[in-house]
Amino acid sequence: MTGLTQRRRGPDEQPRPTDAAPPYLDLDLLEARARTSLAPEVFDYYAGGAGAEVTLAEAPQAWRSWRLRPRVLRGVDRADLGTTLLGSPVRTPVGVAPWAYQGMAHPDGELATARAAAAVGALMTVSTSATRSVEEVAAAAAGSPSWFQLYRQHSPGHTDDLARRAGDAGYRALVLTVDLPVLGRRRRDLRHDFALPAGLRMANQPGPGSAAPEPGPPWTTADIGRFAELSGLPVVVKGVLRGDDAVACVRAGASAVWVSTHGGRQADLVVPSAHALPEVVDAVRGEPAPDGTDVEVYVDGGVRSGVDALVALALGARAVFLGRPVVWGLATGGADGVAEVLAGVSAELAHALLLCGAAGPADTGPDLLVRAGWPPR
Ligand SMILES: Cc1cc2nc3c(=O)[nH]c(=O)nc-3n(C[C@H](O)[C@H](O)[C@H](O)COP(=O)(O)O)c2cc1C
Ligand SMILES: CCCCCCC(=O)C(=O)O
Repeated sequence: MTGLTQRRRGPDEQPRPTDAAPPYLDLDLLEARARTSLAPEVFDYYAGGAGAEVTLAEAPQAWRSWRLRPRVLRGVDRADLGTTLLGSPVRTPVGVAPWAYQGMAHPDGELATARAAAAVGALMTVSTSATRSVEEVAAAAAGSPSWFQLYRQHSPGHTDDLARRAGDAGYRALVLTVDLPVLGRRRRDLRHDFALPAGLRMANQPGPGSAAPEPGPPWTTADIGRFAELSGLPVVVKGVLRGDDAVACVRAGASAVWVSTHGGRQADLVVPSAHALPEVVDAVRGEPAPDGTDVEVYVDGGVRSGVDALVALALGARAVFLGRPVVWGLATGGADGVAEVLAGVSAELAHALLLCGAAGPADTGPDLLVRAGWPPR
């Protein structure tokens, strides 16, 4: 126990970094602690969004624009979170979204996150912009299913090389992030003139690896099949917010699509993931993945509790991924902190499933939901 799970606060009490003791996961408190322990420019890089941060602020609210319709008298007294993601078994559908520069949050960086995800039985997605190499993080995951997220590199040859290395290192899928044709305008980073601190480098970047180089030629849907072939891995396309794009990705060879606004860090004023998800799920229904199975849809953005995760599953997501909650876990408690966040949100999800008369992720569906009426919309 790292002390990340905390006593309940009174309604008007602000989280204090010094608060202590169990028994529930308090993500606001974790964030408050991270704010005090990290350098301001590092905290702002992790916490911030693009533009006026409208998308960042709306993401958690959007999950709350749904209301649950619990089922009763269904004889359900146990919820099992186990599922498969692209055929790999996991113990929870709550996974780790790719996030960059984890060495700024903790000296063990991505290695700590990989160990924690493996311990919890959660899937981790490793960023291209990691401070540890493709192979080092795979070794830390020790065979637990992990995916590698690919960014377009300055040299197309280097991008291809990363895709091949991911396949060779034992990752189970390649995640192409497609919502970063250019970097979002992140005012906090511009204000701080943010740069990777001395002593850290992007381990998958050739050369000093301290600054992201200009990316090479833009990707098109034709690259999906090419990367699947190069890596020998199923491809997941991350950063899709429209049904037509989702269908185009699947027809070009994607096995799954990942609904995401990049944590509000790219285009601002975009539709929240919680509202884009139903359109994407509807669009890919009946579209087969390359291996003939159903296309899987994942989602991230503003998921802050097990109830948020339940809403996502009921809307058709096969898995939900966490970004900043994992950042705060790593920054405040290293591998134990990440494990407590993943286990805490998963425990909340199991509890919410039981309260709704559902025995597991596959026992959810749109019948559990109604759009909130009256003031919450
Ligand atoms: C600090 C930070 C770094 C990120 N780096 C990456 C990255 O390297 N690759 C990527 O595909 N997405 C990246 N993302 C986006 C996340 O994968 C994810 O989409 C987002 O954080 C989910 O929203 P949440 O933080 O509200 O949970 C990053 C997000 C954050 C907060
Ligand atoms: C040129 C790619 C830099 C991206 C840095 C990591 C990231 O995705 C983020 O949101 O920050």
